Amino acid sequence: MPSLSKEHFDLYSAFHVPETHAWSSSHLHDHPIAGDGATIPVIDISDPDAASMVGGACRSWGVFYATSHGIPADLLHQVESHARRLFSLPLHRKLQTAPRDGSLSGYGRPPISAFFPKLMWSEGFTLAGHDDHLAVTSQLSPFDSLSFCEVMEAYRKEMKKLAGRLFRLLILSLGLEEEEMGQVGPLKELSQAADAIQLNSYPTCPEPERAIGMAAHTDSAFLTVLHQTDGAGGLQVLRDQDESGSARWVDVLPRPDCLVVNVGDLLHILSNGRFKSVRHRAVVNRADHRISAAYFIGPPAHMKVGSITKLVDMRTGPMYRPVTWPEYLGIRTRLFDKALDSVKFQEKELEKD
Ligand SMILES: O=C(O)CCC(=O)C(=O)O
Ligand SMILES: [Fe+2]
Repeated sequence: MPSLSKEHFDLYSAFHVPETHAWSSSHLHDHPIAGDGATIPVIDISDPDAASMVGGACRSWGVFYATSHGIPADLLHQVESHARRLFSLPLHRKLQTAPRDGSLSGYGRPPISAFFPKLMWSEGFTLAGHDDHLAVTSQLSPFDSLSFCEVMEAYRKEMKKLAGRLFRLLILSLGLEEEEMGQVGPLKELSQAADAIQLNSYPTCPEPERAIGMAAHTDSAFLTVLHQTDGAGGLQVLRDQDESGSARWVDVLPRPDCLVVNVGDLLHILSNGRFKSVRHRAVVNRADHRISAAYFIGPPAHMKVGSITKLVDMRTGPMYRPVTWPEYLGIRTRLFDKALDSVKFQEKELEKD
């Protein structure tokens, strides 16, 4: 069994934030938090104009709230309560499911932890693609792993359907015909797309101004669809400088019947930079134990993702070099938030006529 060092400090019984989890104020307050002015688009994805609204939101914000998403409310509640049940187990039992032998699935810190000197005020449980989730969770026995896995699998299936609807809207918003979707390699066979569920638990924090639930990052996949529990919220996205002001963190508070959809790095590449991979983070609070369930969808492992030909200016060529998802994750392991820039071709001079 992994040892319970101070590295595995139990967040649920903390009366203070230890040095291992205390972040510098310059890191936490790198940008101000936006006032009421900024509003993340809320889009009814069954609206006849949904494609242009979704496209507009992904260009301008890289994130939006989706309503009429079709995921049954009861399933969302079940995901939430199964996640709470899992995270409420004693730490030493959860650690028994830490990923090993090349599997990505199991309990642990947020995958981005390796890039930061301080630890985050959260814990996660990953259910990656086709790993054997039952084998992983049955190590938690007598935890009811069968019903946990059944609920998560039902969630994955519903989310994949939703991702298909979202891709269709995105493709149409780019001015491509529906029949042309077939030419957009990675989206052709959505059934073969790789996906993962990431359950995140953010326990209440005695000194939230010194801690961070999840540090700023972009997601690597095409799209992330996030369900968050009601309450104080915690997700924030970075809004770049615009006509309303300088760069700022904008709260993405829970809204009834809404899921949060955000663009990841590979969709940024696929759209030749039209859709914006958005930086985001999660802050913590004193009152609410927040749970979120992120669904990531990306291309099958062998598939190179490059910019859609129709979106490329033939004079300058594509903005990014094609990469597979595993290649890109390898680059992120070395370069983290410089990864997207590192696969960008240098700006080419436009040929003078
Ligand atoms: O919990 C959240 O609001 C954010 C989670 C997140 O960014 C992630 O899992 O990549
Ligand atoms: Fe994320």
